[in-house]
Amino acid sequence: MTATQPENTTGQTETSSTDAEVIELPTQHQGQPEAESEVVDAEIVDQDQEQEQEQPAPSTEVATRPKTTATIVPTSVRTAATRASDACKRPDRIALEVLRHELVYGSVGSARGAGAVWRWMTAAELDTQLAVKPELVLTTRKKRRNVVLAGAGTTAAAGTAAWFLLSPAVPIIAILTVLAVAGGLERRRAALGDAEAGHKSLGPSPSGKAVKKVFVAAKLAKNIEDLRIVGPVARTDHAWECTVELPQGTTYKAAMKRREEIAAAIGVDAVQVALDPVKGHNGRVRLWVADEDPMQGTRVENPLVKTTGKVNFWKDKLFAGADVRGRPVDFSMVERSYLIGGEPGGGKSVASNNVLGFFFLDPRVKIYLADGKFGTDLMMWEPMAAGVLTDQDQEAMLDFIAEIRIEMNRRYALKRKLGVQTFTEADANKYGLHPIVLHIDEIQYWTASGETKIDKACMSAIADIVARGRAVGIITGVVTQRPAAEVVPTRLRDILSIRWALRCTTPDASDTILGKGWAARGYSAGSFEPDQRGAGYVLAEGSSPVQMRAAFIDPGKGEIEAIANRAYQLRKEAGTLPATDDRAEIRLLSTILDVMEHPKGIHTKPLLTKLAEASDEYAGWDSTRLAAAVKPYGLIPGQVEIDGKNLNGYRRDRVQGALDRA
Ligand SMILES: Nc1ncnc2c1ncn2[C@@H]1O[C@H](COP(=O)(O)OP(=O)(O)OP(=O)(O)O)[C@@H](O)[C@H]1O
Repeated sequence: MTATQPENTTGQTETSSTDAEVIELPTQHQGQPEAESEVVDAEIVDQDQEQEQEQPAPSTEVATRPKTTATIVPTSVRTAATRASDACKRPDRIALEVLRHELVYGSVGSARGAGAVWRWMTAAELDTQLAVKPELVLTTRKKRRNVVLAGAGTTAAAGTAAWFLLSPAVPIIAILTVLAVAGGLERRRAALGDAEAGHKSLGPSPSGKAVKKVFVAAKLAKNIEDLRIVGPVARTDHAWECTVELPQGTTYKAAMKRREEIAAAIGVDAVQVALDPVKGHNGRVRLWVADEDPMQGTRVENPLVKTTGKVNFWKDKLFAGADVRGRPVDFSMVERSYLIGGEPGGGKSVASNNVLGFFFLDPRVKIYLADGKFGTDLMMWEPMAAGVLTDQDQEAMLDFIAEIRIEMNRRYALKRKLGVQTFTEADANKYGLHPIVLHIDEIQYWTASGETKIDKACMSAIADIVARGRAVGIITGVVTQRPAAEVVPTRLRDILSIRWALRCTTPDASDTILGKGWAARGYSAGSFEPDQRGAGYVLAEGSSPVQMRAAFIDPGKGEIEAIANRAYQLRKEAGTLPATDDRAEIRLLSTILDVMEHPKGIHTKPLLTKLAEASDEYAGWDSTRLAAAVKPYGLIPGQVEIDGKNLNGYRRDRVQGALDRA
């Protein structure tokens, strides 16, 4: 035994035994410096207990290991050695234990192994496919049977040969070894028991009975006899599916509400489970269960990345992503409006880029952009936009919308004159009524700033454009990271026809986007996990939201830039780039900002040199010519102090202001 040797109160240490297990005893140090105590691999001992046993009074005597035998041996090794030495004293027990292991655990383990081989040989996992793919199942069974028979034959022949040619001990030892290994595995399985097995998943190819049990566990039926599996449980790509007839009077909607419970009973995540109605029978449900989480893994690619050429707004569908089964989720944008919402990082910018890429690639579509963050998210698209709201004054939104409203009213007048209900592509081409898109990111900047009066005014103006614009080719899209009633009130949400809810923090937030009641019916973007980026529900065409993953146009791979460049080229060829881009004054003011290296501004003399270098357009310009060119935009040169020199020049903020005004 080992010891800890605290110095006793008198400073003396006595050795009592060479082999006693020693516990650290309480000492009173009375101010003396503590002697260095050595712990040699001490076992954990319940100090209180030991003290109780050593009643009446704690002794200050401690046992120490003689220095000559102070070998450090790990506790585990010593425990094993002690057990082994104890066991050796009872060989009868060892024999009994070995016998029990071989006979009981070995036989059970071997039987379990044989069962597994049998199931493999008979291709049990393909049983449900027998009705649909009999040839595949029978061929697989035949192949596997041959493999098993060949293996068994070879083993038997080898065993017999060894028995006669070598010694009977060889096959006997082999059999005992197999039993020993099988027994070991079985013991382990028994020891772990349910703790490891847990509530097992149904696996990739469950039986009809197992599926029925799921519905009972999810409280959609009392007994499995109340349910019917219509057709086989079949495997499709990376999933299994089947049609379940619910107990009489139970509807598809009731099953949908219990999707989470169904997933739990199957032993998978809710996102892996899709329930679809069956046309013509409201009491049946098509159950689809993915092997893996379809909201993760390889991204969904937007075809716009690979295709060349332009989009036709009137004929093409906007590709938003893929549903859990990998089927495209796309919809026409004719006479539509959209709302994209979700918590930060949920994938709103990614979703918006799918939408904007689609619009910009039709060179006829005019797009107005407003970003409540006034950040860089929309920068790629801005040079092609018909209007970009840069003025951070909230009221500027009203002017921004007013411009579109004028056009809306003109279109309504034209519509009356022409006597048409809706404009077609032909009308649009003939009368110049090409689609107009107003895309407002972070709408809460204008609708929920807290300035009630202006918030209300912006909300009314936006709602008016959404409601009346639809019929005259004006599409409004709003995006928010704060899906709350004050940001997107019901009256606005209800008239936005496409609602795209990305991951939200709560079912209520999800309902703010999709509409009241959807979360309770099992459609909640609040159920997504943070690592399921781009996962969401889209309510567009059809009566129920579709769970899907947004396509990802990867900015890291330059894909957004490539699409934006293509759109720019298309617009250039079509002559639909915004006039601003080609206006001389815009070019000039932008070039001044480009060549301005100092954050404060630039002196006139170096500016003239740099302008001439930047473009032939400005070659030979002098200060008077430059001043005259920028004067109409309120830009007047003045004294600017740069690096200690106070000379005539242009201040950066003033040039920027002039550019905004221009
Ligand atoms: N559909 C998707 N597929 C794959 N990854 C995605 C998808 N959507 C988003 N992501 C990943 O999540 C990141 C955040 O997405 P995104 O910037 O669109 O979120 P956000 O909601 O706009 O956030 P914020 O409100 O902070 O701007 C992306 O950079 C991307 O890595």
